[in-house]
Parts: sequence; C-alpha cells; structure tokens
Amino acid sequence: MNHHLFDTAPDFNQPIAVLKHCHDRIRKQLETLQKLLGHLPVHGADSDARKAAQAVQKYFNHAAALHHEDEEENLMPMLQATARDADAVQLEQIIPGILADHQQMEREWQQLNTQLEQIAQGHSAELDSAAVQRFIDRYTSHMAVEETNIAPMAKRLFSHEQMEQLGSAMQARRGIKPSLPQSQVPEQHQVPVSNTVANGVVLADIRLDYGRASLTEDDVLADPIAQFGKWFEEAMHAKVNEPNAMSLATVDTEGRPSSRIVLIKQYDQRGFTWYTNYDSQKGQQLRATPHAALLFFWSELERQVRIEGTVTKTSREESDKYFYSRPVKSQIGAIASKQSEPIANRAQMEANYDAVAEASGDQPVRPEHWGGYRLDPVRIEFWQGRRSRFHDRIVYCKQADGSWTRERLQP
Ligand SMILES: Cc1cc2nc3c(=O)[nH]c(=O)nc-3n(C[C@H](O)[C@H](O)[C@H](O)COP(=O)(O)O)c2cc1C
Ligand SMILES: Cc1ncc(COP(=O)(O)O)c(C=O)c1O
Repeated sequence: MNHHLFDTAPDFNQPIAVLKHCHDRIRKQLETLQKLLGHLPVHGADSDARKAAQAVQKYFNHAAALHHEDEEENLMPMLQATARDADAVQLEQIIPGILADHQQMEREWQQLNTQLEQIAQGHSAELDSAAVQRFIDRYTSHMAVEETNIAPMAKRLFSHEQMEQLGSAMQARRGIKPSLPQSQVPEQHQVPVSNTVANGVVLADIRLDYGRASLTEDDVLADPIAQFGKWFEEAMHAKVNEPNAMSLATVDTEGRPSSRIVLIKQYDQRGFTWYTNYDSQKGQQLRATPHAALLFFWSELERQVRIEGTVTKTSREESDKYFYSRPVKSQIGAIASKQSEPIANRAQMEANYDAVAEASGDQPVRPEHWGGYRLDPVRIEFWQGRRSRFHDRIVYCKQADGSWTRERLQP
C-alpha cells in the first residue's frame, strides 16, 4: 500500500491539480465539522473541540476565499475566453450556478463562523447541526460539479501557456514569487516593475493561445480576392461580431500614421470600398497621400487580414447609389456633420442636424464631400493564429503584369 507521509500539495505549474488539492482539503475540514457535531454534546467545548473549531475557521476564513477567487477571477474567465461551441454553451449553463453557490456558501459560512468562534474560545458548545449539514451538502455537490465539468474542460482546452498563466495568477494571489531562480533572471530584468492590473488580472498575463485552425499553401486560393471572399463568408457564417468593420490606416504629409474603424461596403477585383467624408482627417490625408492599409481582425476565428494599396474615390454614380441606399436619418447626419472638425457641444450638433432635416425634408441630397473610397490592393496577407505564437501567414503581392505571387512569412 502506498502511504504518503505528508500531505504534499502539487506544484503551481499544475494549477488544476492545485485546485483539486484545495477541494480535498475542504473535504477534510467538512469531515472535521461533521465530527465536531458529534463531539460537542458529549465533551462540550473541550480542548479537542476548540482546536477543531480553530482549524476549520482558519481554513474557511483564508484558504477557501483564495480558492474561490482563483476560480472567479482566473479559471472561469480564462475558460470563457477559450471555450467555443458546445463547451461555451455548457459554461453558460454552469457558471451562474457556481457563482451563486460561492455567495451562498459565504453567507452560510459567516453564520457557522460566529458559532465556531464561541466554541474556539471555549465559551459555548452550540453548533447548529442543520446549518452544518446544509453547508456540507452544498460544498460537496458544488465541488462535484466543478470536478466533473470545469476541471476536465480546463485540462482539455488550456494550452501549456494558459496553464502557466493560471498557475502564476494563483501563486501571485498567495504572495508566492514565481519559481524562476533570481540567478536566471537577466540582470536588466531584476528591477522591480509595477504591473498594470485590470479587473484583478495582470495585463501582461492576458494571453490567449490560438489553435482552432491552420492555413497552408494548399488551403489558399490562387486569387487573393477570392481567398478574402472565402474568409469573409466564413466570418459571416461564424457570426463574428461586425465582420465588416476594418481598421483604415492613413498617413499625414510627414508620414505620421493614424487609424480608425470604417465599414467595408463592397469588395471585388477592383478593390475594397468604404464610404466617408472626403474633408475628414482621413479624407485630407488620402488627398495628400493616397496610400492606405486596411486590417480585419476576426477574433472568433483567430484570423487577421492585412491589405495595403492605393486609394481612389468611387465614381459619383457609385457614391450616389450608396448614399441614397442609407437610412434617411443617416443621410441627414452625413450632411450635418463636418466630420473631424471640433464643435462646441452636443446641442450644437443636434441643432445642425435639425436645420439640415428641416431644409432637406425626406429627400436629402448627397453632398460632394461625402462618398466612397476604393483601395486597389498590392499586398494582402492572411494570418491564422496557431499554438504558442507559431502562426501561419500567407502573403500575396501584386506584380507589374497584374498577377499575384504568394509566399509564407514567419510568424
Ligand atoms: C464600427 C465602426 C464603424 C465605423 N464606420 C465608419 C464608416 O464607414 N465611415 C466613416 O466615415 N466613419 C466610420 N466610423 C467612425 C470612424 O471610426 C471615425 O471616427 C471617423 O470616420 C472620423 O475619422 P477621421 O477623423 O480619422 O477622418 C466607424 C466607427 C466604428 C467604431
Ligand atoms: C460616421 C460614420 N459614417 C458612416 C458609417 C457607415 O455606416 P452605414 O453602414 O450606415 O453607411 C459609420 C458607421 O459607424 C459612421 O460612424
């Protein structure tokens, strides 16, 4: 028979095992509580009872709270960010119950804690057995749900890096320094740096590992516009949030870049089209330097597409066609807004809108300074996220004769 002399905790590089170890310790404390119920009527708050009460208090007042924080602030948000499809649905069903349990267990614990405090001090031998039983039952079924559903899912979905991220967050919560010996930390990194923390998470530790798909030379189509169309269809099919939103980067006359989101309205062999105000900041920049870069990031598919090229205005007919297809209120808004120019306040903007609405009725006229731009691409890169930042990148470059070359880039 294999006896363990000591109750050895697993290392934080196996965070799921650490969480399971916490459960085992909780089970021990629950057993003690159960025994205490039988002990008190016979022996009163004797020295054994006082010690048992103190041990249970110590555990649930400190370690259990940290354990719940591990789950609420790290494990579950990381799982929610990683899980897809059936796993995501399962999490949506389970997580609200887990969070509600944590709150209920905390309330039930506070009630027991008051009684245990009296016992620990030898002042009382009263322990509400119904309350103890409720607490034990709730914890027992709660841990079973986590061990049956959450832990196996985390083990299946988390990459090595995510396990490390979870383990270090749990270590940090307990004030334990990472295990890398100081001698191995390069000298320039030994200065103390303060972390940026958002919602309890160290910003520098936020890290998703990608692994949904791959992109090989054989996967991509010969024509990059057709390849873009394929990925755009897939983004639509996957119900990516605003798949038509793209970043548009332009430069000023000194080469200083600026970027903003615009909506793509058309793509074909001529290029990629969006609509805006020609006098806006981007309009002025494109007038002086008609080169731009577009970027799509389809996070749900772990994909980005980078497109670079030369920009021209769409024909007046095309701009008319799109302008008049927009809701009338958006047409009025486009007329009323001197896009990118400062204005005193919202009230002034509303007044300008009302004045345009009054003047144009239900038939606004497209102003000359509002219309489309089309970017004629010379370079299009398709990027598919892969495990451990070892991504796939295939780039197409347009040749003088209009044909496209294709090559793989390193991640
Ligand atoms: C999702 C989204 C879509 C947008 N679409 C457009 C658009 O199609 N055309 C546009 O002019 N501005 C659009 N905007 C507003 C631009 O991001 C930007 O604020 C505006 O065009 C002014 O940019 P500029 O001052 O650099 O010219 C959009 C913003 C967001 C967040
Ligand atoms: C200022 C501005 N212009 C144009 C658009 C494109 O909108 P629509 O799809 O209504 O043409 C947007 C979209 O957010 C916008 O913010």
